[in-house]
Amino acid sequence: MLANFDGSNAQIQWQRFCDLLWYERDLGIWLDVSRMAIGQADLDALAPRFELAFAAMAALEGGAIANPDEQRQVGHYWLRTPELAPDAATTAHINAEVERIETFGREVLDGSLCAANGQPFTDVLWIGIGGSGLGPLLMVRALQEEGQGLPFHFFDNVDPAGMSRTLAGLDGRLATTLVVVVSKSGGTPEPHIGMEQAQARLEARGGQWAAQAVAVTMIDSKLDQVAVAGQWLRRFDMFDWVGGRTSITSAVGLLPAALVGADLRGFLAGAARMDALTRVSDLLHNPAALMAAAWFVAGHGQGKRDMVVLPYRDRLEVFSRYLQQLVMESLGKKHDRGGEVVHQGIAVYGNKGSTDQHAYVQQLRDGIDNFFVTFIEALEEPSDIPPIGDEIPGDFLDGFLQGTRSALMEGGRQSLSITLRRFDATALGALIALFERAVGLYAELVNVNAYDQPGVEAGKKAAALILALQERLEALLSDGQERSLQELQQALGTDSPESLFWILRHLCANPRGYQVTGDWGAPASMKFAKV
Ligand SMILES: O=P(O)(O)OC[C@H]1O[C@](O)(CO)[C@@H](O)[C@@H]1O
Repeated sequence: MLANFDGSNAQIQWQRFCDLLWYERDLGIWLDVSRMAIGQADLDALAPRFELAFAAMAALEGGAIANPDEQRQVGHYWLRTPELAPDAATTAHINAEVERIETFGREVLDGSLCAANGQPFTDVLWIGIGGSGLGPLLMVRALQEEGQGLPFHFFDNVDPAGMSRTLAGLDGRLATTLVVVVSKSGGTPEPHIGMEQAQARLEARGGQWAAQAVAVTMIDSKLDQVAVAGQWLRRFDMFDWVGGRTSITSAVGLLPAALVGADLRGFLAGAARMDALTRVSDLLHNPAALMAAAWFVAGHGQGKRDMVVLPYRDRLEVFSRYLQQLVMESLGKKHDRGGEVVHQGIAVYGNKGSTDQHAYVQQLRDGIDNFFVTFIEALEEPSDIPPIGDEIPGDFLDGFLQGTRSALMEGGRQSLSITLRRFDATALGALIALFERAVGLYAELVNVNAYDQPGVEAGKKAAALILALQERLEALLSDGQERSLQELQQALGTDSPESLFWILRHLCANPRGYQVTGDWGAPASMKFAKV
């Protein structure tokens, strides 16, 4: 019988620690959910839901249409255990892609595959957004060793100032930069616009686009067609049944791993091992189920507590951003699968544990109690950071983690902890697989589709309407006549002048040939004309 969470009773908490501790020797991972408010009654109450959740995950892995809104299978688990794929052709295809990625990475790094000017590749410009950008960023930040592999640069949105800075940094090396354009759908505007900018600048600097460009996308997508027609250097498949936020064990994460010389096979093996461990249909012996149950109880099954991710390892600084997409895009849903309005989700934030202690941990300890912390630590330390006197940095880091963990409990705050014996590619694969499965199980508990993203589609459609409105506005003003916002609104038939004001404020801040009179603080006083 599990005792209830009681932050004021050290003995009870120690007993809970022992009762709930999950440990796996081969991976060297511990999970401790004893400081989450989960009790025996919760475990009993959740047991039937978990039976259904385990069955649903088994069906998903077996090839069911687990994303009914898009009529898609959900197969990211097959990527690390290809023999699980529903048919032999898919298994062979996954295996072949991994080998192609490995070979390509090796050839680029050893110089047997060069840029068109005969020089070895010097840099990678990675163009992708959402899962097509965050996963690669995590891989590179987490796994690249100093001086190993190629330096990576990212276009992960269409900020012209960001693109300008990145291209300026690459300037003299653009002819030896490998450009990887990543979009599962192949139709997302951001990577498309980034690609156009990269191609134009690269060609202006003497590069040869086709010999330097790589596409990662679904076969026959718009991007794939461009890559085929343009005879790009390589194309890698981003399978139909892999979602953006769970694509890190596809080419999306494996290609960066190969290009920074990381242990791609170890990464896949870590994920595969964790998949096996989280397939166990026994709540107390399944770490993903323990996490999902703890999240559920903490947030009353309604996401009422945020997940604060505190990794005590700089290499995991991007992990909370990665989890933001994985958790929030998967769980943040208006409707459940029965069509009821539920407004589900769990908010995620965090940076680096020890650093955040001197930023917002103050509020966690003493302020509003609307969160639970996820501590992540790695025990092994590099050998080139010696003790100075009697001060060993790793001991301080451990002390700071334990100190924050204790201080939170004293304040009645909840936390869970993941301890890695060592941080490496295998551990990263395992960590990602752990969260993927926990999110999948949690989605089953709260009955939402974790694999669609209708809210994002709504934003995309609204953005397209604004761009179309800008086109009509510019066409109207092209006659040189001066007009107020009200006149523009009437002519264009919009329900308010607000969007027009935003568009014009942007246009007038740049040399686009617009003339403005009046006061920007009093929109009704303003008149606009194209000169
Ligand atoms: O890889 P794509 O198709 O360009 O999509 C990028 C991202 O956009 C989304 O579809 C919606 O934000 C994400 O799920 C995805 O990771």
